[in-house]
Amino acid sequence: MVSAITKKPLPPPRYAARRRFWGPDAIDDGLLLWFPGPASFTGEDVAELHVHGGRAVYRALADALAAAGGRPAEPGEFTRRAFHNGKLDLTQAEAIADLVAAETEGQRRQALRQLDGALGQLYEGWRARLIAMSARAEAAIDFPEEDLPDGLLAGVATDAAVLAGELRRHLDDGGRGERLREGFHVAILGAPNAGKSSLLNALVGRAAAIVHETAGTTRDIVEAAIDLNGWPVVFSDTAGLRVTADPVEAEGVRRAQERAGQADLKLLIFDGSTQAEPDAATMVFAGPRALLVANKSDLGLVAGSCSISGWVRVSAATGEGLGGLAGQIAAAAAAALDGSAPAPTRLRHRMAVETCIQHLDAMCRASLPELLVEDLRLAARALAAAVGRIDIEDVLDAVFREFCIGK
Ligand SMILES: Nc1nc2c(ncn2[C@@H]2O[C@H](COP(=O)(O)OP(=O)(O)OP(=O)(O)O)[C@@H](O)[C@H]2O)c(=O)[nH]1
Ligand SMILES: [K+]
Ligand SMILES: [Mg+2]
Repeated sequence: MVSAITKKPLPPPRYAARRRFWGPDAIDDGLLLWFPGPASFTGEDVAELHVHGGRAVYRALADALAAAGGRPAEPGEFTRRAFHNGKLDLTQAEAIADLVAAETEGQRRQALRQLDGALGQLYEGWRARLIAMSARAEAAIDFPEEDLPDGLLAGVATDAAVLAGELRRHLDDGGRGERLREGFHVAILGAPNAGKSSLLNALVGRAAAIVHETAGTTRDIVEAAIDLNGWPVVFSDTAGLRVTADPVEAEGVRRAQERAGQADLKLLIFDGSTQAEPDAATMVFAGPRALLVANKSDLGLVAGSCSISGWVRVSAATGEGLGGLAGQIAAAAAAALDGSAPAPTRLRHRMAVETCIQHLDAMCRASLPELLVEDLRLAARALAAAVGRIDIEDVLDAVFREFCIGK
């Protein structure tokens, strides 16, 4: 197909050669790279054409390739072929989508680790242990009752319980992997006119939310995402917390409270020029994952603010203290998101590991060796699905749908 549009033989593998590309007439002058399978990304023969990216060039080239028997690739088709040809497991294929979508250093590092196979190898290692346990349990079934080696089945049950503990620790990471993909969520909460929207705008460096001297300005939640020292942080500005007869504002307050419950970190803001601490409606959200922020320091803070430990003094208007506040938020994000052990990065991984744990728990309760072997088989199967070894067609469609064309 490629020779048909270059009218020349293929260049040596993996060397860039200058070529003229032909349709009914000359289309463009560019570079051709030839990657014969199986030593290519997809495992199949792949040619890469580097051309000038104009619309007319693309259309003429697509027509010429179609005339030679080609068709445009589906989104993620190259990665899907690489997966089918055993070049990648499913977690690595997902990592390619994550790498393309990565916006911060933390996301990039996590995606690259997963692409290197860290998560897939962890699951494969666990699966290998399950298969070894099944083999031991099967051996026990084959022994006649009286010759059963002492403790053989008990040993399998102990190993299964140890493995279930490792799986639980893998899941019990506060959703680190998913949050690194999706962002560390910080809710900005406080009384009307505390300066929440002003603070949001100052932190993200743009006028994301409307600021006004009228109390009760913000109703809908306004989200803005930034890269904070390499960590993806999503701020939510919310309606001022107060009791109100206005049904629209009341709905805003309800949404603010709901968002507070979902946040990884809460900024509890108050107007430090008139108050020594936040109102009671805001203080209900105080706790280990909340920071007290006294705003409007440019107007001078009222006496007594300092009595609250761990508070931050800022001015959204002048920028005073914002660097320190951003540093504390980044530190909280790093504490929640950083880690060296591979973490589940998708709900799909989490569900597979949960299924595996359920079968291991069932195994520990099983009385007959035959049932025990079946539970081990199902546990191993859940991990096989996680790396895409089995059961996969509809999962694959869901995974590759999120890719862009050309990947
Ligand atoms: N002097 C001074 N004024 C501020 C500061 N931050 C906010 N303001 C003013 O305070 C008023 C309210 O600010 P907003 O950011 O709208 O307050 P909010 O908390 O979002 O208010 P609601 O959305 O109504 O709950 C505006 O007039 C701001 O200009 C500050 O640091 N210093
Ligand atoms: K306001
Ligand atoms: Mg506001």
